[in-house]
Amino acid sequence: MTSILTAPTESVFDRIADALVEHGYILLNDGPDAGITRALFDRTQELSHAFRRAGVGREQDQHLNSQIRQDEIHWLSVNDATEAAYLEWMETLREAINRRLFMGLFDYECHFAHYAPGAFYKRHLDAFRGQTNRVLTTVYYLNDDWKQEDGGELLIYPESGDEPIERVAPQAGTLVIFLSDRFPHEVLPAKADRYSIAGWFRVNASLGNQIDPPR
Ligand SMILES: O=C(O)CCC(=O)C(=O)O
Ligand SMILES: [Fe+2]
Repeated sequence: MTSILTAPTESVFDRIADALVEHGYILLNDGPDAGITRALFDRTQELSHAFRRAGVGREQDQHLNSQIRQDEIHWLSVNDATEAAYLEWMETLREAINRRLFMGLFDYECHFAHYAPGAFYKRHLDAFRGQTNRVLTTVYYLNDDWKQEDGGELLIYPESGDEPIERVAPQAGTLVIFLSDRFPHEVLPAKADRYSIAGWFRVNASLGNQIDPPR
């Protein structure tokens, strides 16, 4: 069945796939529509008491963690209609990328993140080559009136080198997608409360009866 929505949506997926092949990343602002972005922001306000300080990998040392990242997070689930709508968009993207690039993306997980004023996430990689099943990172921003003086940019670095290749303002509707093991990145401290959804498409790395990703 063709609908008036099919063409533009498919062309977004084409653009994403082409950019991943050519550059390994893409920034866009015509992903999930504005209505869902607003509803997702409202959801962060409803959930504010459910956010918890994020950890770094398997690191349990809270002091060490807070020198690296200071955001607090809440995982999305299909139990809420707004969160389900975002997960549904990502599921469509997962299938579209697998069809175009045969990446074997197996599932997707994502969390809301709140960076209070002053909070940061130091330069890091989301995955290390061959050591993780996170292969493709997405970051989606939810603040609809972000100002330049609020700071809080995402800096994306090349595989080697200290000069950022992108400085992304966390403005509502901006979606960033990049190969998780290729691009070091960091979140600069902001002056305002900064809300985003960070997510990862994963491959199935199960071996024998050890289930990975864990359920
Ligand atoms: O919020 C952002 O801009 C990036 C967050 C991030 O790098 C992460 O959660 O791994
Ligand atoms: Fe990251």
